Amino acid sequence: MKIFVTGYTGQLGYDVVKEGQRRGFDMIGVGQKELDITKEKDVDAYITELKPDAIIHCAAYTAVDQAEEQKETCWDVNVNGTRYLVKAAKASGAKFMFISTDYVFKGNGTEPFLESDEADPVNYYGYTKYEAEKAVSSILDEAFIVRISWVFGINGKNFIKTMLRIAESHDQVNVVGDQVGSPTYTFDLARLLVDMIQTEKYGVYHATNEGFCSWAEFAKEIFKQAGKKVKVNAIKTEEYPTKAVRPKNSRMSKQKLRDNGFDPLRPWKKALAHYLKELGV
Ligand SMILES: NC(=O)C1=CN([C@@H]2O[C@H](COP(=O)(O)OP(=O)(O)OC[C@H]3O[C@@H](n4cnc5c(N)ncnc54)[C@H](O)[C@@H]3O)[C@@H](O)[C@H]2O)C=CC1
Repeated sequence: MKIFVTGYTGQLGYDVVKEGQRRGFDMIGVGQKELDITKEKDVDAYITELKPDAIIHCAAYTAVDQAEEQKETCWDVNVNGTRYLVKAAKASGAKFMFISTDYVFKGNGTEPFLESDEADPVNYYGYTKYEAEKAVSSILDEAFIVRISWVFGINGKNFIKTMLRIAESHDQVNVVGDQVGSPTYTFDLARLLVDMIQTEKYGVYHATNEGFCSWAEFAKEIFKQAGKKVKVNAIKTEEYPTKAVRPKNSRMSKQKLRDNGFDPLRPWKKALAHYLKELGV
C-alpha cells in the first residue's frame, strides 16, 4: 500500500510515516517545503504523479493563538489546503483521512462529546478545522475524519517538553486546572490510523489515549514520572488569558472505535511513561 502523509515535519505525520514503514508500506511523507498544500496546482500535480492508495492528511496551521490574528493564512492552510487534497484524492481514487480536533466542540458541560454531537467551535482554529471537515464530507462520500486532542510526539514542540524545560529552572509552576481532556501520544495514534486506513470503515471518529485529566493533573504526572520536584499550582482559565478561547470540556467519547472493532489507545499515564523513555528522560 502506498500512503501519502502530509505534516511529516510535524509531530503526528512523522510517527505515521514511521509506523507505516515498520509495517512495510510505501510511505511518502512531506512537509510544507516539499509541498505547500495551499498551492492547488502543485497539490494536483503531485497526487496525479504519485498515485497513492491513501492520503493521511496531518498537516495544518496549528498555532491556535496566532490564528486569531492570521485568519487568512489559517483558513488557507486548514480549509483550502484540505479541499485541494480531497479533490486530488477523489480524482485519483485514493482513500482519504483528515485529522481534526477536539476544538470543533464548544466545550460546555462535563460529559464526553460523541462523534454525532453538534460542533460549535469557540476559536478560529477550531472553526477552520470544522470547515475543513465539512469540505471533506461534501467532496467525498466516504472518508475518515479523526478528531484528536492534546498531542505529544517525539518530533516537535508539546506540553510535556515545555514542562520538562520549566523543571530545569523552576520549583513551581502555574497550570490551568479547569480545562479537562485527554493527551494523545502520536506513537499510539499512528498505530490506530494505519490500522484504520486499511479498512473501509469510514466515518467520523474520536481517538485519544484513554482517561481524562486537566492540564494541571497532566503536569503533575509528568513531574512525578520524570522524577522532578516541581510544585504545580492549579489555576483558573481566567488567570491565564490567551488570544484564543479554549474549550473547558475537551472530553471525547471513543465508543465508536470499539463499536467498529478498533483497539483503543492505552491509558494516557502509560503512554506518558513510554514517551519519557523515548525522550530519554
Ligand atoms: N497539536 C495538537 O495538540 C493537536 C493537533 N491536532 C491536529 O493534528 C494534526 C497534527 O498536528 P501536529 O503534528 O501537532 O502539527 P505540527 O504543528 O507539529 O505540524 C504541522 C505540520 O503541518 C505542515 N504544514 C503547515 N502549513 C503547511 C502548508 N501550507 N503546506 C504543507 N504543509 C504545511 C508543517 O510543515 C508540519 O509538518 C493537525 O491536523 C492538527 O490540526 C488536533 C488536536 C490537537
